[in-house]
Amino acid sequence: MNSYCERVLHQLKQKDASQPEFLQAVEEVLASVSLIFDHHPEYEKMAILERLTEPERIIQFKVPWMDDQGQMHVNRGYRVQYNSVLGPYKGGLRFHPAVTLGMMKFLAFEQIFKNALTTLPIGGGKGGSDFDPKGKSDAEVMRFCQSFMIELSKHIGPDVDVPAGDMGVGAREIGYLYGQYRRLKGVSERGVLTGKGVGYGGSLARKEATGYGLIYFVLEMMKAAQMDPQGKKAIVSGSGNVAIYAAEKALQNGIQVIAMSDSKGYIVDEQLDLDTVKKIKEQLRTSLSAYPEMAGHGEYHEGSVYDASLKVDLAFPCATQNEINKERAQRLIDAGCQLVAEGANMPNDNEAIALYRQQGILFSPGKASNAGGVATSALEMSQNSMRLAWSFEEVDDKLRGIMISIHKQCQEAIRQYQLDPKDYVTAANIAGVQKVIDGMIAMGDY
Ligand SMILES: NC(=O)C1=CN([C@@H]2O[C@H](COP(=O)(O)OP(=O)(O)OC[C@H]3O[C@@H](n4cnc5c(N)ncnc54)[C@H](OP(=O)(O)O)[C@@H]3O)[C@@H](O)[C@H]2O)C=CC1
Ligand SMILES: O=C(O)CCC(=O)C(=O)O
Repeated sequence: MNSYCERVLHQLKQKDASQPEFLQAVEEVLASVSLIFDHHPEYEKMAILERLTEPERIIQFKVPWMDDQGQMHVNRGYRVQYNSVLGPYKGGLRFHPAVTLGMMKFLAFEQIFKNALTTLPIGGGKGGSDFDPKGKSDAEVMRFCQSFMIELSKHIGPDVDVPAGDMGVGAREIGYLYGQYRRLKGVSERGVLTGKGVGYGGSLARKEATGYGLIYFVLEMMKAAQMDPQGKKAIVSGSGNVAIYAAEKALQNGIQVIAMSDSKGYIVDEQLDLDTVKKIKEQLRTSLSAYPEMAGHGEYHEGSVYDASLKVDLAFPCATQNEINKERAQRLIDAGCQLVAEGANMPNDNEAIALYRQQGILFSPGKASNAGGVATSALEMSQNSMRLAWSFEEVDDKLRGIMISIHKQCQEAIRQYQLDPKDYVTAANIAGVQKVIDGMIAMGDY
């Protein structure tokens, strides 16, 4: 790592020692973009890295809410407005009991460069709460969302900061949040949130976009590596929004998805019935353990799908951060896996990524391969501003074009910096980071 990058990382490790996910995300980026700083020693005097790694603003607030039994609870809410050089802060909201400020900072930091890769005018942000929507009634989720929005509404707006969903925040939560925003601020600002229902300003294909986009990107990777998707076997970990639509697009392209998972266990089924998975997760909101009986075939096991040594060619981690460590990565490689593409944010730790590189496994980082969700959110913002609603095909075509363009940007960085053709990590980081640096420099001492 370049000495300037090392110094800034060292300073952050001292200042933010209690934020391991944030430090992990910064380390991954700085290790990759050393080349930029080798080419531009003048950036050190301009404190480019210090400006890039310090969030513009962090908002933390209390979220009091009442459960159905009349008991009051208090959760912690966050919005990290990390970098607005390229446009309004843009990024999801995560409701999960493990949420901390460090997690929000890692997600917001990643979001800056992912959003830059989309080439759309959006800066990077992220927010959420340690509230757990699991096991709560709709009324409890609604009261929580309303209380959360009372504070959040003071800091967002269609040209300022535009949140969307992430883990634990789907169409139901976005609906409640949007309803409360309208009550507080009036009815005119449709573009204040994305991922809305299509009946009230949402975009067709936003629900599918992250998962579909992942597979569009993977098809480009496979084309460049002269791999045929037909008949390849895959694990898609997770069974939430990203995983379900990644599995759907993979199946449509002849990839055989043989396993999916959730936070408790995983299913293995050579004849995967995705409709049953959708029913379990989107309607019943329950565990995948119900799958074998409902589908009439397949097996359910407790634990991580990455401990099962399943024989697959491809792995699409679409659940959560740090699902795959070095041991699990080695297990995937030993079982014949040739390509790993991230649908989730940072599902592989840095040691797992290093192993893929050493062993010549094609690997794509989430900031490149899962950018389709936020890109389609930006398309939703455009439709809201124009008071138009594009057809599913129009949005899907634009999404595919954006994923192809992100792949091209990676290929261009590989060519320009003479990188290993499989090094999508360095390529995506260089392409994303350079855009933000150029914007910062153009704006003076921003
Ligand atoms: N939604 C989007 O548009 C985008 C999401 N992402 C990222 O994709 C990932 C998934 O998000 P999304 O699909 O929206 O979230 P969802 O909440 O819809 O789904 C999350 C899935 O991950 C599973 N899961 C949660 N924790 C664990 C764990 N510790 N081990 C294994 N599985 C786990 C959940 O299981 P269970 O059902 O049991 O809770 C669920 O199946 C996240 O990293 C998110 O940041 C990235 C880009 C855009
Ligand atoms: O659609 C969005 O604005 C955010 C999506 C998201 O949270 C992500 O890309 O990680």
